[in-house]
Amino acid sequence: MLQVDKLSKSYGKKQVLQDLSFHLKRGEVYGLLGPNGAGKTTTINILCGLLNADSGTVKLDNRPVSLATRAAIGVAPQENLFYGSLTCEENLYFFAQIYGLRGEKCKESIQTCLKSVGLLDRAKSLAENLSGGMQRRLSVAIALVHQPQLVVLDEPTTGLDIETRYEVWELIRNLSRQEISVLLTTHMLDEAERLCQRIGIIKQGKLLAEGSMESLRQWVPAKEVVTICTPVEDLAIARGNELGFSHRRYGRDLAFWMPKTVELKEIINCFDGIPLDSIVRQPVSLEHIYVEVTQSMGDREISNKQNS
Ligand SMILES: Nc1ncnc2c1ncn2[C@@H]1O[C@H](COP(=O)(O)OP(=O)(O)OP(=O)(O)O)[C@@H](O)[C@H]1O
Repeated sequence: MLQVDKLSKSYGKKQVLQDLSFHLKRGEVYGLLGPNGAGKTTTINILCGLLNADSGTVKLDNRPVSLATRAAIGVAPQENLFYGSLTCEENLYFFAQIYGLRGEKCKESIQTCLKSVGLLDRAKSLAENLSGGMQRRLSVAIALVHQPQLVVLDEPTTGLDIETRYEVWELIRNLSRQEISVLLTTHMLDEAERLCQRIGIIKQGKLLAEGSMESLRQWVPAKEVVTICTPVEDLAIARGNELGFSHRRYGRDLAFWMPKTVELKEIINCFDGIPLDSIVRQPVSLEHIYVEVTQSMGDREISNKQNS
C-alpha cells in the first residue's frame, strides 16, 4: 500500500537519504531502524508531505503522495503534539475538524479512537493531567482520528516505563489487526523484534538490510551467542577462534558466535584453563543482527565509497 522508491535528499552538501526504497503491505507493521542521524525522521517528513525529496517517489495505493493522499496517513511524531489545556475529547475534536470530519461521523470517530487507545474513561480529562503513557496513547489516537490507512509512529515508547510500553505495543498490534499499516521507528530493538513483521535497517540514508527476523538472521550465521566475562580476553579470543567461533564486541561485552548449540559444560570445557567470571548464552537477537549490519557492512560500504 505504501511504495517508497529511490528517495534521495540532501541538506546543503550533506546527503541524508540515498536511493532509499521500501514498501509496506496493508496491515503490516514495518520497523525502520537506524542509528541517530540515519535519516528516519527525514524519511517520515517526506512521507507526510512536510518535506520534499530531491528525487524519488512515494506512492500510496499507487497514487503519488499529495494533499489528496495525505489524509490517508496519520502521524504520531516523537514529541507529543496536543493541547495540554484541552481534554482528550477536545483534542481529538480539534484534529478531526482539521481533517474535515463533521457531525455524527466526527463524534463516532472520536469515540472509536478513545476506545481503541483505552482512554474512553479519560475523555473529559485534560491532556496535561494524563500520565506519560496515556499521553502517548492520546498522540496515537490523534494520528488515528481521521481513519488513516497508514500510521507513522516515530519512537512511540521512548521514555515510557515497561508497563506502559506493553500498552503501546498492544495498541500497535490492534492497529495491525484492523488492517491499518504501521511504520514504526524505534531505537528499542526488542520492541522492533516483537512487533514488526519486516524491518529495514538504514545508515547514512541508505537501506543496508531488510526483511523478516527470519531472513535477517542470515547476517549472524550462529546457533547462539555466548557472552563471557574473563580477565584474560586475548587468550579467550585466541581459544575461541582456534575452535572456529567468531568473536564480536557488543559494547564492552565479549561474545562468540556458536556454530551449534552446545551444553554449558561443553562451553566451559572449550575455555579450559581460562578463568571465566560469567557465561551468558543467548539466541541470536535483532540486536546482534543490527550491530552486524550497521557496523560491519556499514563500515565496508562507507570505506568502499571512500575508495571509489
Ligand atoms: N533541517 C535540517 N538541516 C540540516 N540538516 C538536517 C536537518 N534535519 C536533519 N538534518 C540532518 O540530517 C541527518 C538525518 O537526520 P534525521 O533526523 O532524519 O535522522 P534520524 O534517523 O531521525 O535520527 P534520530 O534517530 O536521532 O531521530 C542528520 O545528520 C541531521 O543532522
